[in-house]
Amino acid sequence: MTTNDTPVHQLYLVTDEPACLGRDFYWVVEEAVQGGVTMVQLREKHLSTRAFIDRAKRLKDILLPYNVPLIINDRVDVALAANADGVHVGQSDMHFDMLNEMLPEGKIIGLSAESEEDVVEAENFDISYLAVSPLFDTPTKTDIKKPWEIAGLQWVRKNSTHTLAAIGGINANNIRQAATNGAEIIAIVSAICSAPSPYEAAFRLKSAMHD
Ligand SMILES: Cc1ncc(COP(=O)(O)OP(=O)(O)O)c(N)n1
Ligand SMILES: Cc1nc(C(=O)O)sc1CCOP(=O)(O)O
Ligand SMILES: [Mg+2]
Repeated sequence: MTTNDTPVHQLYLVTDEPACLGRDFYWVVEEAVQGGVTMVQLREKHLSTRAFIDRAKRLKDILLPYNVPLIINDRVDVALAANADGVHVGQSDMHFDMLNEMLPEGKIIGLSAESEEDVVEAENFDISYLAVSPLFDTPTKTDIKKPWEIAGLQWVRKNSTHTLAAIGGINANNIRQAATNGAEIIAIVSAICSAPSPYEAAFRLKSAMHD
């Protein structure tokens, strides 16, 4: 929080190599960080464990000088091996209690909430953020539940004490709506990874978020 209690919004890049359209993966991420991304999640669904760890270590080295945390999607073993800053889990992944036992103190833990029941249950967990999943419909991830939309985000804000992240279908036209209705963290794949200039895209998204 700033001194006048205005939330400081985070711009969270969730990576997806195919969405980078054949361009160098590390170049895309570093451009995005230089443009204003403040958190990065490495989301790899098809890499071998060894390749996932190698990619996480290389990304960690790139992000370190920028002081940007690296969060690993799904895999606590990869996060530990690469000394990443945290893990994001969904409702079918490792349970919070187990993850919390396995991760050293101080690591970031993100959890997805797909339903009102998930939001209520998450009040029992000492997580770093709760992801409103998905905020809007998106072609980037097809195994999603019904979008929360803005009214749903407002409901989550009223019923959760956690820092909220919004993900799904967010772009420069709707980011401000997400940011002013309860999401302190805005998570994005395609509007950054697939943009002609990831630098410009991140810069515009960050400006639009704060306008
Ligand atoms: C910030 C953020 N929010 C939600 C998700 C989705 O997690 P999950 O439901 O486990 O789905 P997969 O990403 O594992 O396909 C996320 N990764 N990041
Ligand atoms: C990785 C992911 N998780 C989601 C969820 O709803 O949990 S939606 C999503 C993809 C978001 O991509 P884009 O910014 O291109 O819409
Ligand atoms: Mg998952």
